[in-house]
Amino acid sequence: MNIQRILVTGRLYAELAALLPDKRPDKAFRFVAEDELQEADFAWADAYIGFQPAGPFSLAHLRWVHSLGAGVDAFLWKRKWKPDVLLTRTIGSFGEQIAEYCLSYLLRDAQCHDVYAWYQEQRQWKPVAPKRLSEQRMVIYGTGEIGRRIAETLRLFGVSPVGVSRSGRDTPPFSAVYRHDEAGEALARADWVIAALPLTEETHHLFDETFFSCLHNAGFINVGRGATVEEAALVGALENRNVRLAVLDVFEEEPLPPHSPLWGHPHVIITPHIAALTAAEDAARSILDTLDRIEAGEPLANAVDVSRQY
Ligand SMILES: O=CC(=O)O
Repeated sequence: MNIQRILVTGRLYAELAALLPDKRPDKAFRFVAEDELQEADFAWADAYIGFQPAGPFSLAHLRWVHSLGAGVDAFLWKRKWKPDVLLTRTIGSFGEQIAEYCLSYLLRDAQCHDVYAWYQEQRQWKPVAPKRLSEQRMVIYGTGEIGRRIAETLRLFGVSPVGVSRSGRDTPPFSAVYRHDEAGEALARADWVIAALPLTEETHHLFDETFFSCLHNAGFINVGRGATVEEAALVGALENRNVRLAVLDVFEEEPLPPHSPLWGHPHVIITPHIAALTAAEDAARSILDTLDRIEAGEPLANAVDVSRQY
């Protein structure tokens, strides 16, 4: 495939302007802020790099589109995609970042940080035994690169994580992998469920009332996509203690609207979609590697299967 004119936008466009042209002086680049993009930029380009499509501009005439994020729902969810436009995504340190994010909240809970912060304020000396991670049962939804990295990290702490995937195929380092419809028993025993799923037709509102009713006082972490969760069902599950604590980095509507009941809930921790951020250096490496492989006709580990939507 012949790529000559590459249009780059999104929050990293200025940093990428300092990283890409020197490495590929044979290509023409345009770096444009998203709100300054014009029809003429799209007419000029044969490739587009950004976090999402921009405004009303069509991507259907391009040869290659590269997502600066790991998730590609911004390009595919409820949108038509022309199958002959190659869609790739950034491969970077997302798994490592998300694993650290999850670990930080798992340890905060196990080591009773919030309890001790409260006792300290009260000047109270009250021992409460920390829990051991190795004694907790953890279920991870999503056995791709990110889910596996979370599982590998938890294994270092003696956890035997169970995975849930579309196929239910055994995948190291999970001690077992189930399909969603087979996961009931694992969910009933789970101390934590970690959701690391892309948004697709199949995962939209997968975490609904039926799902939450399988849990018994479990923690729930969502680092995938907000629309995999039916938020009203989660609020109900927090009320009746199917879920004792929810750690949420992603939401159906972002930014989370001020009137959302999640903001003020005493058993919800909210972060603003920061569990994994694309760094400019990671993005540049992934773009250059993908471009080299496209030109050499080599297999692409980061090509999106548009029919599966991830
Ligand atoms: O959510 C973040 C990403 O898709 O990279």
